[in-house]
Amino acid sequence: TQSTRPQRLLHAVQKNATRGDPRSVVKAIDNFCRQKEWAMNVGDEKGCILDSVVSEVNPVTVLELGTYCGYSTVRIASLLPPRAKIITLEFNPDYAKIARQVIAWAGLEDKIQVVEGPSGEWIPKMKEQFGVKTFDLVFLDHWKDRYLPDTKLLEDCGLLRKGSILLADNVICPGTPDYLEYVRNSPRYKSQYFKSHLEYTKAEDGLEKSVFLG
Ligand SMILES: O=C(NC/C=C/[C@H]1O[C@@H](Sc2ccncc2)[C@H](O)[C@@H]1O)c1cc([N+](=O)[O-])cc(O)c1O
Ligand SMILES: [Mg+2]
Repeated sequence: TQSTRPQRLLHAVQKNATRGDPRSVVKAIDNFCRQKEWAMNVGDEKGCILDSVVSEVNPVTVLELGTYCGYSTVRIASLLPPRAKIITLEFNPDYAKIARQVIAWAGLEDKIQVVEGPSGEWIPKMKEQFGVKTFDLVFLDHWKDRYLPDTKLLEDCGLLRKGSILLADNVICPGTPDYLEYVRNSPRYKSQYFKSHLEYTKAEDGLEKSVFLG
């Protein structure tokens, strides 16, 4: 039977990356997406912006919405301090299965928890299920029409604290207009746009970094 793109991406990692070396996993995926098949990873250009925000925030608790194949999960986790953890929510079980193998190849299983199911159901359970108090950093990269409702849900569930950072992918392409309008106009956020390009292309895209003011 025909393989899927995530399966081919995983094979490229297992073929070209060194086990236990997260940066080689990131490199192998970027090479696969540039040379063989485009895939919706945050990519190397926006990935550098992601790296700088993660390094600046130095988060202990991270939430990622939208794991896909685990590219940004590995990229973030490779920069976390020793006891820090990332919880990543993925709706599609096939993607979650691939992501777990990519994460294992990078040797980052101890820092990453892949949770399967819709963010709308899991966010209200974060405190009781995972003992999370608040998130220092949230990376939004899932369905674009879920960015705003999930942000409001995070607020309502008390999962954001003064200084929590939201970092959103694709605010230009495919675009998240309602989310952008909210974080740029709400008195509860201080927002900043990092202009870049859609992964592996010349089209404009960017990341929006928003600090929750409490
Ligand atoms: O559509 C995009 N991303 C949607 C991603 C969705 C990912 O998150 C879950 S959905 C979910 C739902 C609820 N809770 C957790 C995960 C899907 O199973 C997928 O793994 C996208 C598209 C383009 N593009 O160029 O078209 C570029 C990008 O960078 C993108 O991120
Ligand atoms: Mg994206």
